[in-house]
Amino acid sequence: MKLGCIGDDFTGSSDLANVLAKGGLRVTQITGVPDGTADPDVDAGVVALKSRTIPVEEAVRRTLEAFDWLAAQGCSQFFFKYCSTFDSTPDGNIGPVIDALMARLGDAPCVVCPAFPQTGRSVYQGHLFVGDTLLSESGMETHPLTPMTDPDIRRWLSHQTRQAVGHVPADRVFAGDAAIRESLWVEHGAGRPVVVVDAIRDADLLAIGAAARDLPLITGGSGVALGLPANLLDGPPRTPASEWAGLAGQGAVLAGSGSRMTHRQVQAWSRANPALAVDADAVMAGRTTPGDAAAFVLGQDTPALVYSVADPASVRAAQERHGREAVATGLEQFFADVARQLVDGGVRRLVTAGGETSGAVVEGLGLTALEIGPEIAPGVPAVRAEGRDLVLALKSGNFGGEDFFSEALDVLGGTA
Ligand SMILES: Nc1ncnc2c1ncn2[C@@H]1O[C@H](COP(=O)(O)OP(=O)(O)O)[C@@H](O)[C@H]1O
Ligand SMILES: O=C(O)[C@@H](O)C(=O)COP(=O)(O)O
Repeated sequence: MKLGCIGDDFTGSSDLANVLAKGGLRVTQITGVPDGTADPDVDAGVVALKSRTIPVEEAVRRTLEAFDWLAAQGCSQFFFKYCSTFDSTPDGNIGPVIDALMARLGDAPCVVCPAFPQTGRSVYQGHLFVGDTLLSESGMETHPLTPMTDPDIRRWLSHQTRQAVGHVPADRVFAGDAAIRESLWVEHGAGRPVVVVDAIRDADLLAIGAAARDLPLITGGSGVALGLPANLLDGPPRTPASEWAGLAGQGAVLAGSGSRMTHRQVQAWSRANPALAVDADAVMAGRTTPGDAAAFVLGQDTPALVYSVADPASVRAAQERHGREAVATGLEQFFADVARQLVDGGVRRLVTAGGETSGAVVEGLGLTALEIGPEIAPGVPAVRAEGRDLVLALKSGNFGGEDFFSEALDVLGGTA
């Protein structure tokens, strides 16, 4: 294994694995830190953690465990994958994890680049944009767990890291990989080793990838991984999608994301398909049980949706009543239990929306490794659970078009 990747959530990890696989690498996505050794033919291992919103010390500990395992598999370059909307709080977990990884990897600049132009995320003058709006006006400012209220990534990251934050501005990025490499080392030499790099187009990301060829640590969204396969390939690229056959069988969608796009996907789906809205208070009080939701889905002739998405005001109200963490964990546990009952009841195609929600479902189902299939939408591949009769799409809250749920079920079924 050459490239060792650590993802801070499960949708993000499959997003990264998708980019690397499309670039021709042989990739495996692993849930948590495994015990055994990796298949020697794999070029890149993506260890998916659910570490985005857990306490800082715990996130650092789990990340270093993943790092040690990847290093033991022979990796010489490492990638830390976080959200393209830089989901974090003023305490972490991005900065502390970067500090801990840099301490293991020696003295070199570390790239910080959440840009993912194919999904509208760009970094300009150190500020993160979603489409034509600043991050802090994109809807992310009301995220249930990581409200992003400052679009200046340099300033936000400065709250989190012990190190000084540098910047490579767009004009240097446009000048190409040699200029980027030089600027990264200038920032490092000036005592600012954690370097936010501007990027607005895929061409910029390819140049950053080339500039980072010899760096031990690159961090960002999946976009900045676009340029990495070219550095690593020493044979013909692999074509993963051609091996995809899909699975027939009942389909279901579980949506625990509060993101704007998921909200639109839920509305689009509900116009013509069965859907059950679950209320956070009812779940917390045990008035709505996982068994109720599973019975609803299994009782339909066509795929059905269960969702907890509510407007920001009712999410806030539920958090005030129960506590932010308690309601998040309660709903995540609920979706994990529903997923288990659905799979036991014969569901073979499962779409999950939301990073934390998807993590809870994958962990709840005890899936240990995921094989990456074709891309359904930018950032979302179809995946197959190794050793199980189950295919999934783990969708980031904000990814996909309005009809994503139906499109995903078609790809999972091999009928798209
Ligand atoms: N109605 C609700 N009230 C409060 N919290 C909610 C509600 N619905 C979902 N949540 C929680 O909000 C979080 C959404 O995060 P996540 O699943 O990562 O979605 P996204 O990908 O949009 O960030 C989860 O922890 C989920 O349990
Ligand atoms: O980079 C991204 O935006 C995604 O890969 C990602 O990390 C998704 O996180 P959620 O929005 O929490 O699903």
